[in-house]
Amino acid sequence: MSAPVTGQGGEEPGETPAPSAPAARRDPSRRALLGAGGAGLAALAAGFAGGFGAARAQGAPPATDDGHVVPFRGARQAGIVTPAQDRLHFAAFDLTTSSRDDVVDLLRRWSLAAERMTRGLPAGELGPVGGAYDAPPDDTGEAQELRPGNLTITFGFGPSLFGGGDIGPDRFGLAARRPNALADLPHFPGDTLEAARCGGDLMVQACSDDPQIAVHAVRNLARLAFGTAQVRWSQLGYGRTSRTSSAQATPRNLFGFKDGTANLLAEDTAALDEHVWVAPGDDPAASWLAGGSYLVARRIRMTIETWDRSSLREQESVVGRTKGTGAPLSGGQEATEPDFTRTGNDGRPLIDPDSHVALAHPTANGGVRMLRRGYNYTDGSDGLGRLDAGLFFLAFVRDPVRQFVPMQNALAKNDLMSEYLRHTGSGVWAVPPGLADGADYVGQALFES
Ligand SMILES: C=CC1=C(C)c2cc3[nH]c(cc4nc(cc5[nH]c(cc1n2)c(C)c5CCC(=O)O)C(CCC(=O)O)=C4C)c(C)c3C=C
Ligand SMILES: [Fe+2]
Repeated sequence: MSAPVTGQGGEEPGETPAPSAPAARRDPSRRALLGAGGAGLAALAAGFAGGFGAARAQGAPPATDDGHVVPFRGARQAGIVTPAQDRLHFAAFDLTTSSRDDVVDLLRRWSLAAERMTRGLPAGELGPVGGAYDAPPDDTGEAQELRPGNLTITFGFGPSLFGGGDIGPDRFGLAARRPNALADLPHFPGDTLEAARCGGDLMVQACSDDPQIAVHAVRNLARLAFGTAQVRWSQLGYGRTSRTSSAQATPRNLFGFKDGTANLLAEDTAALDEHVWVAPGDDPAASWLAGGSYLVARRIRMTIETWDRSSLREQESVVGRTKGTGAPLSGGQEATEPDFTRTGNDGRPLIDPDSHVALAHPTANGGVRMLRRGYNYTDGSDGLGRLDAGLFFLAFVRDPVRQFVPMQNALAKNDLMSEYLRHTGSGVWAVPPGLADGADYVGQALFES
């Protein structure tokens, strides 16, 4: 965990007011600084501009370490090509309102809070201890003294937000704007999905270097949603299972294999344009999504105990790469392209055609690729003493119907790895583009253009 710098919204280190003192009397300078509405944020921004030392000198509460801040605003949402952080709190929400205005209001408040939290500020302007003594604080407080932690918060819209056709009622007048490619994923062979871990009108992916920061972010967004939306399901992840930048080392999944070797990387902008970003002409009904993407999530339980009793030969054959270096079984180094035609002394291919790598490779999928950004998860054990652990698969794609669905069908039917996997959760969300400067909330073009 990061070393404490200063509070995210509480007192400066060492400052301990009397527990019963009203907040206004405790910290007048801070309340004056924070003020109400945009003025408070502007004052804080001025504090940042003056640097960490200047902000402290003015008594400004949050000190951020800019080296650990990922900007919330930009042409794309953060948390897609951002170098994958190590911790995840993912949450899918169901809207409990039938009012379109309520949805817009929630997205406004979420966007404001998300921008603040990614800068290391409390979710609300008053912070965990700066508000009225007889009201709930506007930040829950567990991220005080923590750095921004490279927090990214990425928002998405599920098929059920739009409704229409087989998908469900058009609750918010959005059915005509639902992208063609945004529909519930089909049933795949072997799926053992739990309804309570599937779908959701809205999606929030919070990633950070620090688990407490990611959890704090989702918790505060859930608090803000009270009366408008509620968490449908959520997933914690630790240990990224992909690299999304050439500067990152390839991590390992819970099978002990390097994962993310052949992933799309932030530096390969041409490949991202081809496989990740929705282009302006992709879907005339959903021009609001241009510059965005789609996120597919699959909670995939790995039968760890069975895997751990299988031989190294079996494990490498299943994956198609070596467990040590991650090189393809056809030879070379980790970065060497697999040669699926190369045979061994017995005349059989060195990489089994039913191995995971052979079936997921672009050559077996009409050139399809995806930006994988998944996490290991361990949710304790089941009643039989087996770990409930696996991979929370997350992938950003330009078109889930053309990219994820055929690949997952092929894997579900033939992948040798399937024997060791159980898909227990699932969802797909349209991920709108990022907030331009001056824009008010994520997804504004969906509701207003
Ligand atoms: C439908 C898409 C995919 C699912 C679901 C999936 C699950 C899954 N994968 C691993 C482990 C590895 N996957 C690797 C490569 C790889 N996997 C997919 C897609 C899905 N994986 C792709 C597109 C690729 C890249 C193929 C290529 O271009 O060569 C690898 C090899 C290393 C690497 O390139 O990342 C491993 C290992 C697990 C354990 C898992 C489900 C739990
Ligand atoms: Fe894979």
